Amino acid sequence: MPKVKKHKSVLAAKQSITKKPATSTQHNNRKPQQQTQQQQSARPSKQASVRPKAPRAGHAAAWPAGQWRCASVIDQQSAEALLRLLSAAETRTAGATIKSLTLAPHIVHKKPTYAVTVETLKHLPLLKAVLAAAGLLQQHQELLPAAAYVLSYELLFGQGFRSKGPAEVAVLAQKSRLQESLQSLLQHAPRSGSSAGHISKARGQQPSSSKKRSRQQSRDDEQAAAAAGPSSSSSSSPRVFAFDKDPKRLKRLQANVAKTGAGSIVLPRQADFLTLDPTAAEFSEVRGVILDPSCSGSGTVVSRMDHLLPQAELDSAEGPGGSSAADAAEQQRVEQLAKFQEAAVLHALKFPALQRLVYSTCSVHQRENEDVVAAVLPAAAAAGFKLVDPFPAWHRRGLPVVAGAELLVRTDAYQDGTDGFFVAVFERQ
Ligand SMILES: C[S@@+](CC[C@H](N)C(=O)[O-])C[C@H]1O[C@@H](n2cnc3c(N)ncnc32)[C@H](O)[C@@H]1O
Repeated sequence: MPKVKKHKSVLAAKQSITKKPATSTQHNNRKPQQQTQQQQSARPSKQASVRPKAPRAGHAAAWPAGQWRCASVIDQQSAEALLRLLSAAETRTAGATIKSLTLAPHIVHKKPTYAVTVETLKHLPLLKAVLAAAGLLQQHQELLPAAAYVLSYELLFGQGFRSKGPAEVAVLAQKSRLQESLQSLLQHAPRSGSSAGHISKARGQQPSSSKKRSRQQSRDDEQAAAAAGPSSSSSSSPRVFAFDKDPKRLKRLQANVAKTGAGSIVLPRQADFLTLDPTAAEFSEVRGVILDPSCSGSGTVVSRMDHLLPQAELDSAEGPGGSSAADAAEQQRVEQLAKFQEAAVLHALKFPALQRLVYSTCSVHQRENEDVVAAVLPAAAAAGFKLVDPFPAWHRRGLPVVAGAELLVRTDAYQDGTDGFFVAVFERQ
């Protein structure tokens, strides 16, 4: 049975507020969990049958009338932030960012509100599935999904409820069903696959394994599952060469290979892929290459939120000069990564028996995705390769900036319930 532990980063953030009182003059002397919003809570309207529409992003946070508010200020303000974010994602409206919503002046406890909002978002696919299985939203028209997500996050992974209003009471009444659905989803979630992929992703983000992470740690974790490298098969014994130039990553790779029992097939090796000789005899039968090279990680949900970690407040305090310098540095980093990615694809095309090359990133930047494909297409075509569609049933395609964009696969972190990533497949014709 997967063990569900309380989430440490949120606990830490919540605990920190008792050491550092909030700056709001209004709430300075009260602990946040002692503040209830029941006085502001609209009581359930028994007649309500149509759920009010969420406010449009960019508008003042208006909690729809008649909808239950969360009893704790932190949960309520997190739910309001979530409402705006989900609404913005749904309508593709710009303007609402996690940063602007959770660090806004009216937010009483910015750090814990940020933490609860981010953690709820990270667990969203799982929370949606759990709530659907328990039928909670169908039972209570007064319970807005944004509030249900935050409260079920708090109940299942967070600190639970110290104050209770009608929303908490409704969620608590279904506690056992929610816990059972969670355990069942975690036990039955496939390790890979498309439609349920977000559930297995969410399992990777379970509190038991989560910790407060730096930007780099987050990327490291993101990169820990397998390795880039050519795969090979001969008629008698299929083999996968798995290369990583980083010794630490190689160790993780070896551990993962051992864990999955693939030791007889996968051959981890520390090597710089760019300096391998594709014409070496040992690679003469390499027919497939999966390239998952270093990338900006801009598609990962964690990295999309990292800029909101507390130090971001200091960064933004540096003013516009500070942030544009950071932007320029990031742009330069992406450019360097893209150059490396192009070189890696071009190098992979040199394996003499190669039939299929998969190029993937967990980036949402055009420069690392479609632009890399555009840069390598002439060489790929000259070697007899064409783009092919790896996932015809998938709806989101490459940006229309390169020939064959309709054969490229993209995912959107908010719209698709996954991290943002990109896949291109070349096949020799
Ligand atoms: C995005 S990660 C992918 C790792 C693995 N596929 C995964 O899913 O966890 C990129 C990996 O490429 C490795 N890498 C970067 N440049 C390399 C090179 N020139 N040769 C071999 N590996 C390299 C990095 O060390 C990193 O572990």
